[in-house]
Amino acid sequence: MTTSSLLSNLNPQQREAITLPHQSVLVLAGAGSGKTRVLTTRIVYLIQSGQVNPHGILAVTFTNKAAKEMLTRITSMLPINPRGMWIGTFHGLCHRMLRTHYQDAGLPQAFQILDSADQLALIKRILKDLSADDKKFPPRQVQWFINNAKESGLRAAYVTIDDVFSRHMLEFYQAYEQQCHKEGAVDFAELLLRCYELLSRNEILCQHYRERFNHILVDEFQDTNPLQYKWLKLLAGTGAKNAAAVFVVGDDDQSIYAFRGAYVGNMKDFERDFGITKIIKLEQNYRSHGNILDAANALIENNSERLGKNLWTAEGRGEPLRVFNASNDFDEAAFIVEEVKTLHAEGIDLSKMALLYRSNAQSRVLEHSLFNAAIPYRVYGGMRFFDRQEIKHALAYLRLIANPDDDSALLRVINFPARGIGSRSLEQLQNAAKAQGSSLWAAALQKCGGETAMLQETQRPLKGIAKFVFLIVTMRQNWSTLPLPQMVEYMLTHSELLAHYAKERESAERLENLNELINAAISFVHEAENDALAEFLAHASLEAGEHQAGSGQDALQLMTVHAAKGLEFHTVFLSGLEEGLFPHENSLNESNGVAEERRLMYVAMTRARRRLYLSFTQSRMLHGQTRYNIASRFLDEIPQSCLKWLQPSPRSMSTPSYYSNSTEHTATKALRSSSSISSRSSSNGWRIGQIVMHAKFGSGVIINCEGCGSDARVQVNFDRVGMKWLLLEYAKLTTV
Ligand SMILES: Nc1ncnc2c1ncn2[C@@H]1O[C@H](COP(=O)(O)OP(=O)(O)OP(=O)(O)O)[C@@H](O)[C@H]1O
Ligand SMILES: [Mg+2]
Repeated sequence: MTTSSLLSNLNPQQREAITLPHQSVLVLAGAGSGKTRVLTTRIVYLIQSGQVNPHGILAVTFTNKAAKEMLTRITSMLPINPRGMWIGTFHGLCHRMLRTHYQDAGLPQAFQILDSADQLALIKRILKDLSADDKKFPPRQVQWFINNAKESGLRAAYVTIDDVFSRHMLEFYQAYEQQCHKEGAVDFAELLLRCYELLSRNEILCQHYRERFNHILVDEFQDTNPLQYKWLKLLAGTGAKNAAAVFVVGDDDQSIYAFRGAYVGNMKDFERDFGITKIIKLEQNYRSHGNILDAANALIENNSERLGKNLWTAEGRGEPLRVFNASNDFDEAAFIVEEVKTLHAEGIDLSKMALLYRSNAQSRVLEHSLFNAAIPYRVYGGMRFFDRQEIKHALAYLRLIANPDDDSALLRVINFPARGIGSRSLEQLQNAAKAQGSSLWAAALQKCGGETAMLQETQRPLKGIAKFVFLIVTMRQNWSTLPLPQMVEYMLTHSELLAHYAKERESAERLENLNELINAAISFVHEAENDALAEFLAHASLEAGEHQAGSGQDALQLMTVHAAKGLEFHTVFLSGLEEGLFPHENSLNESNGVAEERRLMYVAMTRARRRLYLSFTQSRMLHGQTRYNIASRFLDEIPQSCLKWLQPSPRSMSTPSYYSNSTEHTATKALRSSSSISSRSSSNGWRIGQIVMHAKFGSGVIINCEGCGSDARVQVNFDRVGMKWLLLEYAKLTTV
């Protein structure tokens, strides 16, 4: 691709940003103005014009998915090998650096990444070891304390305490640090902190990377936290002769991670610290039609303390935003299902439509309705593939193969599948490890007479811990000879995980997932550069739910608003626009809480290119309770001229009053999800919606009535056995 074709179709401000000489720059611009596109194009431009070779680029994206997309776009424009380029998330890039310099960073070669669930499990174990009361010191709070300290760059030794409570917290933090050190485990915050320390303490290494990364580019800069910012500053070498040119793009109106420590003030700091003389503003939005943009602009104007931007579109006004007032969450879901079906029939791919929600808990009802309507969908950021129980078990075996000193992994699978190791033997093992200050693995190995003895063990049948030790020793031995996919397969068989799940009832999905792990390994080996197993394990911890079985299928996209950042869709359904849900009730008591929710709303609305639906419900079942809602204040902040209020459909008007009962019958709930509800139909005195009891099938809800006299039939959705048609004459139903 020539430079002129690279720059054609871009507006003058975009072109200017892309072609600026070697200097640090801030591009401050609203949603959909082409920030990400400009950043990607600048990388191509710099390489193509010979100003830097691919090795000299470091680019930070917010998700792994974004990194992949960026790489794909770059390699489609330039014939280069993407492996030499450092494009990834802060975590991913720090991990790569630590892998390369593990010794300098004081880590074992096979260090493992703890994702946040692993971290929480480890904290729970530590609290138990220290006999701490987990009511007084909830593990999640301890986790927050530790991560917060790390994200502020503070090791336990430097944390200042001012009360008894934090003294305890600090004690847990210390114990946690020691345990991580012993196991060779690194949590997410540690990746950054450790990498920052590595560079700040090792002048030569730091110089090396400064020389190398001549251009650093950061997307979604508004959401970086102080430690990430310090890391960037250190790596760029502000003020140094060989300082990198740092190109950051961001939008203060889309800062949505303050709760996780992101600090939008970084933008001001950046101007000061990097001596920014030029701020480029992009004002043309290429994503959304006029009504969507006007609505989003009007909404965000309700926030004060904005840096201020204009955003316009050359596109027409397009359609108005459609607002749907549902009587309850099931009606909302039924409405969305109908609209998705219609749009799909009109030729819009499901994958071009997104269903967004503020809180993960909302997805259950939506999923239920989509499932019933047989609409393929994919949930992002929900239960990650790598977080499923069976996958966690399999990964624990792989982790032990890479590093048997990983106590967390060992505890997870030492007796899974069951091999007769009781809690007493486990306790003894833990005591032995404690006494000799070693890992559990070292203690187990010692108990069995060491590795060599184990390998010679071929005769007698082994039991309990010896059986486990033998398994891991042999798997470790075979690991060096097998490629990753075969090794995963070997592990699944020899650990007896496959056999175990094959025996379990209703485990088809688990077995499918385990097989999918082999597929994941196959597709992964193509990406791995060095140690495939280590990189695969890191990938499993770091990826954010992008690996899904059957991900090639066209499917509706479901995700939280947070997860939708940076993405765009033809149509967006934004559900649950209710006070307390969006804005979230937790935000109402915090200073600037509503402002952050409003930015989140702005992000959500600006994902839509052509069509945007906004829906809210009068009542909603959430966390086991029915809530009675009023519409979100954000709806009032959008000019009426942008909106089209859809009349609630007749079916949602017919909602019987017993729906508001919070101790709702489960079958009633199932009924609510069926869109064919009408309380008018009746047969021989029975009516739809009525809860009934059948001698054999138990309780259920009538969802259909037909015929009369001796022909009268009803369809009942039973709690236990599902749908059944019954002739009333014989069914002998009773009311509940
Ligand atoms: N000059 C242009 N001509 C045509 N389309 C463009 C132009 N610039 C950007 N676009 C398109 O506009 C859309 C939005 O661009 P992009 O995603 O880069 O915006 P962004 O500023 O990063 O948005 P966000 O703030 O949501 O991350 C993309 O589809 C992009 O390809
Ligand atoms: Mg972007």
